[in-house]
Amino acid sequence: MDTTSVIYIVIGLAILLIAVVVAALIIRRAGVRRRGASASGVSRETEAGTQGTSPDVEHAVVLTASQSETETVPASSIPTAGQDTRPSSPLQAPESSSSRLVRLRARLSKSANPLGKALLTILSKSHLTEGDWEDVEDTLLLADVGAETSAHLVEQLKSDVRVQGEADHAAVREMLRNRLLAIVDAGMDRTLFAERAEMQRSDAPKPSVIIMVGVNGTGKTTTAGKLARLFVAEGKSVMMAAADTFRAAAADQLETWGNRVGVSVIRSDQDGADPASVAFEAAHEAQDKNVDVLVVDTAGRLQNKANLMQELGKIRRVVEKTAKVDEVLLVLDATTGQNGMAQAKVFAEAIGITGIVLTKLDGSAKGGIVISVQQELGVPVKLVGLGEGPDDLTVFDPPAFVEGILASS
Ligand SMILES: Nc1nc2c(ncn2[C@@H]2O[C@H](COP(=O)(O)OP(=O)(O)OP(=O)(O)O)[C@@H](O)[C@H]2O)c(=O)[nH]1
Repeated sequence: MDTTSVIYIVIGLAILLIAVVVAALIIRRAGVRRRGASASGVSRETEAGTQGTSPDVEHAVVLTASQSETETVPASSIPTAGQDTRPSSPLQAPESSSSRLVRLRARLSKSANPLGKALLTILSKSHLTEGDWEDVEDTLLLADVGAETSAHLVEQLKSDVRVQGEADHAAVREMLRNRLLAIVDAGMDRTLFAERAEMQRSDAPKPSVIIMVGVNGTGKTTTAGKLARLFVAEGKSVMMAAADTFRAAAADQLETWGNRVGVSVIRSDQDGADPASVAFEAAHEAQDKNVDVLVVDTAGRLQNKANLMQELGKIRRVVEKTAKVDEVLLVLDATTGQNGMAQAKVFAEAIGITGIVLTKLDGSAKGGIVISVQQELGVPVKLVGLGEGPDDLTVFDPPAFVEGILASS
């Protein structure tokens, strides 16, 4: 063997050795990543297990404990508050509350306007006949003000007109404004619990829990995401729970909302996992991390499905093992009109509701549902959704709403 051959053999062996070392390193790193994911799942089992003191939360353990090493829920499926779930794209800065109010007021005036316009056209006539009053009532009914409230409002307006006699357009407008304001406002407290002064103190119990409920497709997940942005814009720390385990896409949807503003989402990747377990886990995590607000998204359910309505009660009970549920917000689609009333009554009985979110008011001329839902349930409309944009949610402001109804009429 000559010298050149020996050199080639040595170089070949060296290359082989380097390749073996590199391959070994790659395999080792991959092994650590997998173990990391498994360990995370196991540690969460233990955590849930130690807390699972009630039969209600047994499933919190089942959520991961029934899985073998290879089946363990990947860490990414139940991110923790400390875990960075954000994408590489920069975080969005949500619109400030004041600027969103100005922008959305203009939109509200467009959505509710037909009601005011129609009412003022009739009421501005010089002699109102019984037929005119019937038209007023029909206009109110068509705008979903509700039968009882419409009849009551007509009686009040009749008496105003009798007292005032002949009145000009401005006087009629003022009369209508006062009556509508009295009906819409009803002196209700519309502040979200998390916004109250007592919750701003450093010793306030945390988290303030908000549960979103409602029938399918009303906008619960979207509103949960928008609400998280509202709180983030106010400088609050927020966490969300995807207790809609029925529809995997809902958890993804919520995670996308969370990622945009840097809010962690607690979820399970197992379809059909117990939603109460996810909510329990999230409450526990939020308390551990001293998070200000936890928003729990739930699956849409028809109000006539008794078992699904009972599930809501369970979610609430399980969360309350850890943190007080301050708000249960019923999300109603404004375009479904009086059907929304039937839903509201059943949800109120099943879980108790503290406020209404009226979504899709941008696509509806039926702002009257605001009036009827409050009158019949005694629960305030706290928020309104005025579009699909991320910041198209605002606190409900009665004077602005009434001005919107009467704008440019
Ligand atoms: N125009 C308009 N669309 C809205 C508003 N809020 C929600 N949406 C839309 O309504 C649709 C349903 O919203 P989701 O948030 O998925 O509804 P959900 O109640 O979570 O649905 P389920 O989980 O299936 O019950 C989506 O296309 C939203 O963009 C709103 O205020 N205005």
